[in-house]
Amino acid sequence: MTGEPTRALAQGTFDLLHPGHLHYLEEAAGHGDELHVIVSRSANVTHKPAPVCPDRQRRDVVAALSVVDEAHLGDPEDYFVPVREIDPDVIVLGFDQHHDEEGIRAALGERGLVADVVRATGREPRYDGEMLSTNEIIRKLLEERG
Ligand SMILES: Cc1cc2nc3c(=O)[nH]c(=O)nc-3n(C[C@H](O)[C@H](O)[C@H](O)COP(=O)(O)O)c2cc1C
Ligand SMILES: Nc1ncnc2c1ncn2[C@@H]1O[C@H](COP(=O)(O)OP(=O)(O)OP(=O)(O)O)[C@@H](O)[C@H]1O
Repeated sequence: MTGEPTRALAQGTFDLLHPGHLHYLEEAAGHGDELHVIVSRSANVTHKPAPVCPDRQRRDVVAALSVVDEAHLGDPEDYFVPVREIDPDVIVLGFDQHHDEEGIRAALGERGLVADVVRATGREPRYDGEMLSTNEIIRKLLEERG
């Protein structure tokens, strides 16, 4: 008898996709049978410049990746609303995301949610000039086309 498929959850801004995003999503997918992704609302991206692409566009592009089973736009206010709906077995944090594992575990526990929390690895450039950050792409764009 086979059980329910396990769900891994990734999350992030995903503005102007690059191979660092693909590395993260592929690694996150390895933690479960299905990969769900929460795409952050622009209004909640406060720790860096707001994304260039609109919320819906960022969600649609992530949803089209073959490694992704479902992409969900985040809740405008309560990060745990989509987490409760998706009901992941494991939450995979990006290598440089400011969220800390212990804080998320505590927040899950307070809400009666059960999920492992793990941290993904980072990807270094594999060839000269490979761009692995949205900010870097935008900086180059402004330098060369601005
Ligand atoms: C478990 C979890 C759930 C999240 N849920 C939401 C959400 O519902 N809405 C949202 O706007 N951002 C949500 N976020 C935050 C973003 O997806 C993202 O982590 C944040 O905007 C920082 O973006 P960056 O790490 O891509 O720079 C969540 C983050 C985590 C760790
Ligand atoms: N080079 C990379 N290697 C591994 N994971 C990455 C890499 N770049 C981004 N990610 C992961 O992808 C997810 C979404 O990242 P985000 O959209 O913030 O991209 P970013 O390119 O790092 O943005 P910015 O350059 O504006 O900080 C995060 O979990 C992040 O850790």
